[in-house]
Amino acid sequence: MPARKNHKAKKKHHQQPQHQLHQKQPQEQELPQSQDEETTPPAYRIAHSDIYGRYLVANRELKPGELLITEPPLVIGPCVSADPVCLGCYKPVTLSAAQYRCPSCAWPLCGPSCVGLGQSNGHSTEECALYTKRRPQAADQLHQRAAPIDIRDLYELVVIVRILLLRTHAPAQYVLIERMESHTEERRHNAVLWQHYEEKVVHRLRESWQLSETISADELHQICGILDVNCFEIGQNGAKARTLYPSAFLLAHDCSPNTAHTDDPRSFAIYLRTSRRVREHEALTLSYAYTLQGTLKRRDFMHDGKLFWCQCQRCADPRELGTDCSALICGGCKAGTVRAAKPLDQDADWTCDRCDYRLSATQLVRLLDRINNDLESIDVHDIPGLENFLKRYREILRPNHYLLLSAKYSLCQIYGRIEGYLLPQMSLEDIERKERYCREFLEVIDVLEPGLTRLRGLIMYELHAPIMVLAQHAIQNGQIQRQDFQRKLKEVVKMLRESRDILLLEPEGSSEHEMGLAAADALTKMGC
Ligand SMILES: C[S@@+](CC[C@H](N)C(=O)[O-])C[C@H]1O[C@@H](n2cnc3c(N)ncnc32)[C@H](O)[C@@H]1O
Repeated sequence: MPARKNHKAKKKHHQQPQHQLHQKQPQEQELPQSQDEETTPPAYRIAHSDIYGRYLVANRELKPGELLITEPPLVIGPCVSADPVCLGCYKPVTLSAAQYRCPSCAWPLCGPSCVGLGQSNGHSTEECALYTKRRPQAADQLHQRAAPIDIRDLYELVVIVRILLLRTHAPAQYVLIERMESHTEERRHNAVLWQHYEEKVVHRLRESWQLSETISADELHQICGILDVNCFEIGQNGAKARTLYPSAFLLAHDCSPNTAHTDDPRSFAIYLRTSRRVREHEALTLSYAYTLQGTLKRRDFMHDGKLFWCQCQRCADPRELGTDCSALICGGCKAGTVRAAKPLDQDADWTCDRCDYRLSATQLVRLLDRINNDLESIDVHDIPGLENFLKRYREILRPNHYLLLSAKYSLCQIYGRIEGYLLPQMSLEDIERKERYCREFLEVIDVLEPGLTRLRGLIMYELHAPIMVLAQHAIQNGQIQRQDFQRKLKEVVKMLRESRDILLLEPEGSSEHEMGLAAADALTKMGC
């Protein structure tokens, strides 16, 4: 779910707020726990509620960073995207004539020695055999002149076909997938959604690919629903894939969750840990949406894909846990703040806290889409472009608005990293700006994704450098006393320690892990 290119990032339920789930619900019934209870007391149990369906609950108080789940995917494949990827390792490929392709089925691959060739989590022999038979309908359609929508449609089919192959080749895995929630009946009532899958998946596989003997239309719709509701988007070092995991799918959603996850770049196994302290009986949660988005967008995303209206504490609070990350500056009095009057009603007006000014939800969505498109049109390395964006919208959006934070996050990452803006080349004003953006971003992330979360680790690493450089400059020029300098150094050490501890939880070989090692190295050099 990344909102920005360099970021990392649905049943009509009437759901009760998240905090009420921390106590065992009267209608809650416990399901068998799969862990070996004799050796380790299980960290969690599977529970059931009318609102969440099955979900995981802490069996005891859990410390931040406890590893709860690590398991390989039941199925993995490319994300739904028009950007072609290698079927073995999910790294980007092109559709040019020079691109290496599978000698049998002709799907583009990164090369003849791709680690995923012949592997169940890559381009398996069964998959290759099926695509070889369907070459005219499949790989032959993937050429340089192919329209993005046609490329997207073909890549969307890959995971679905892989699930079909599991029925024959790994039936036990198929059964685990088949038991996942699909929300098929609710999806059937959504004419646009149903028609989309009817055309793009059901008709295509059953008629064009002549698989009608293999699978019924209803079964295909069920698989599409299971994928929409349960899949994770993962990937490291440029790879992008979607996966279904045997138990991680059970976690309920919360817009300020208490777990964080990462994945192994080789095996694609998930590592799911508590990100903060979790109380006994508290629901274990992860965020299905990108946390750095406003309530309106997140709720729509969850409703469209996962078929429920989120009613977590963050969604129910017009100030989003005090962050005000969806707030606008009043277009009437220019002084008040415009927020959702009733955040759990998608159609309710947005009102000013000082005057009568109001915006309808439709007007607001239009405005946000326009600003978002503007942001998306700026290259993530374009520092003047991003700075201009911040200037353009600072009289419309509150400083913590998620769209401004998104631009600030990009700037935090590139100030000090790209030619012309490397730390020694930067003006003091630019270094101060990097420090300010990092602090503003961290303040919001500390609330929305507190604890051991990747974004906190990354931003704290970014923040240590400007604090250090500015402190050194200030002491050299007699602007601060030795005591103030020591205080700044202590803050640098704190940032580096926390970022090291968080980022070293990321898998070896990932860029985040490398940053964790760099933080550790910096600490050693400082004698800490
Ligand atoms: C990935 S599945 C989670 C497992 C699912 N509860 C089950 O029993 O199979 C996602 C589904 O769980 C339910 N769910 C998860 N989090 C929820 C929440 N915060 N509020 C309401 N429903 C939720 C929704 O039905 C959603 O589509």
